Amino acid sequence: MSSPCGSSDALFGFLLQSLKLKSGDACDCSDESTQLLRDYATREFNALLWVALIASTAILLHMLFKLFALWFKARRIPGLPCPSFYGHRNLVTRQQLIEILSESHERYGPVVKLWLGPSQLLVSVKDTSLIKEMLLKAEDKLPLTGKAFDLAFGGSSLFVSSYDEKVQKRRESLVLELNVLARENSTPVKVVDSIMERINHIMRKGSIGSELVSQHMAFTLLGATFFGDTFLSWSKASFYEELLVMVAKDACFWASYRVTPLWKQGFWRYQAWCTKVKCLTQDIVQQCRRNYKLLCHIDQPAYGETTKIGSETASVPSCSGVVMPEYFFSQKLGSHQNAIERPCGNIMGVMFHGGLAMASLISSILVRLVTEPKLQDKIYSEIMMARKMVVEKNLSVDKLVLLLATVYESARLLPAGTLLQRWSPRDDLSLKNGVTIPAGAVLVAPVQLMQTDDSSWGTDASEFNPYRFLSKTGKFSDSVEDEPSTDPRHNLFNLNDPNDNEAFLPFGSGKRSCVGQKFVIQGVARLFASLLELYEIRLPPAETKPKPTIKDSVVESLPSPELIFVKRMI
Ligand code: HEM
Repeated sequence: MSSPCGSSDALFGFLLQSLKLKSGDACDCSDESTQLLRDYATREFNALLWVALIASTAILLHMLFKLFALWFKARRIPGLPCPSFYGHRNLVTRQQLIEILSESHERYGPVVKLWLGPSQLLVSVKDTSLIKEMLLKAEDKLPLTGKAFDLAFGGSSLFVSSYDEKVQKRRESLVLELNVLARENSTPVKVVDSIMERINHIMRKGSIGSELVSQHMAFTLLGATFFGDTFLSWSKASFYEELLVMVAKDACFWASYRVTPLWKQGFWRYQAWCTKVKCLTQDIVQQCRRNYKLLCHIDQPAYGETTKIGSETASVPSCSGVVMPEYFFSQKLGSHQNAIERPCGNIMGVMFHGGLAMASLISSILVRLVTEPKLQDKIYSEIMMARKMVVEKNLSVDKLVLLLATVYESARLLPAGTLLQRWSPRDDLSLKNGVTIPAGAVLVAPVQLMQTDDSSWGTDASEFNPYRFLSKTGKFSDSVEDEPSTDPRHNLFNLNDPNDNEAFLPFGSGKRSCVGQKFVIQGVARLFASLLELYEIRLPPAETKPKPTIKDSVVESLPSPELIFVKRMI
């Protein structure tokens, strides 16, 4: 008979038996001990099976309960009927999704649902005040976004999926830094020189693709801002840019696997690129730190002033190249276990997202300028007018209202970032119109639909018209599209704040909105001011080259149109 405390008895019996066996003193009780041991093992195994069974049943029941809750709560949200049990999962492109959402909103109102699978509910909101409310209440981004950054760069406290106090602090500090950079009046003349050097090199063959130019302009502007002149003279800058673009193309694909596909060769190739990006980022950061130390040994003037290095006068790379890497390395912004990896994660994340998003905006502006040469001429005269009023090399873009309005309008009709996405994993989300969105649903705001909506932008919503961001000063002009005045003191237009229109959402909204908005607008406008002052951008005369295609007023990025840069005679 086994006692309640049979386990220790059995173990003791087993030890005793093995001792006896060893000493050659085997006896009849060995059968009994073996039986005891077998009983013990069977009971333990059964107990383990029971525990596993109960646990998995509980998990399954919980999942089933959540699924029923999702189905039950989603019943009240209107939406197109599902074509099958799997819903609309066969949607291949984002454009198809946008088309279905557009149709749904037209039929069912501002909040609609779409089943992307039996357990994948997507809820789209198309109403400015409801979107603001949704973006404010739902703080988490989709897990896929965080996973893509995590897989590529190994941890960034800015682009994580779940929002917490640490993310908030990081964002606030970055906003402060970027606003300082945006206010700084440093015209990126050196950046333009560096960009043009590369463009001229490629243009020796003729023209150059707008996609390549925009990508190069964006990464050079961003790199020079963060790493200063060190980036401009960095021999690996082009390689870095190419690698980041390669990583970007595959990032979402690899992140979409539920289980990281370690068995796939392609995944390891992708990881090798990511490792190279990491090494290169560490390389540029270290070079910056070395330069920073060099500058620290010299009397440190205020940012942007000039200082003496030996007998030569050098420009302190303003905030660029000094503050940003140090900001990311700063310990006071969060306690890092690994002081090297995580900060580099943030630098890579910002270079990755900022570079690609900016490239898309720049490409869109370039295409507008070449397809509307009159607009380019007007911006050029505006720049020349402002130039008359300043003697310094650096031109303030605040007075270049038509240029800034062109940047806003290009951002409004940006092809990228057509959906803002959020997720509320734990709590249901109640909107003020009475609709409750169940926890676990994917929440989206169809930005492209919002930004081309007649009710917010007027009847010409789908047309490219930078003047919608300008209001007449009244005295000097009757028509909004009058030529800019040749008298530099006369300013025909005032620039409106694009955020006055709640449907202006290229940079998102709420707690997870883009922290780079001001910096991007100022930086890109400054870059174009410097570029257009020196060059005219045209389409090549040859008919064979691909022309930019504009569908529903949104620039189609493919095929990338070819451009030529013609030096102006000054
Ligand atoms: C044309 C250029 C850019 C565009 C169109 C853009 C757009 C966006 C959008 C749509 C979001 C998501 C907002 C939301 O979900 O509500 C975002 C997030 C973000 N952007 Fe940008 N962005 C640009 C450039 C930049 C730059 C240059 C930086 C930094 C230097 C930057 C930093 C960020 C950060 C840190 C976030 C993540 C915020 C978070 O998840 O909490 N962006 N951006």
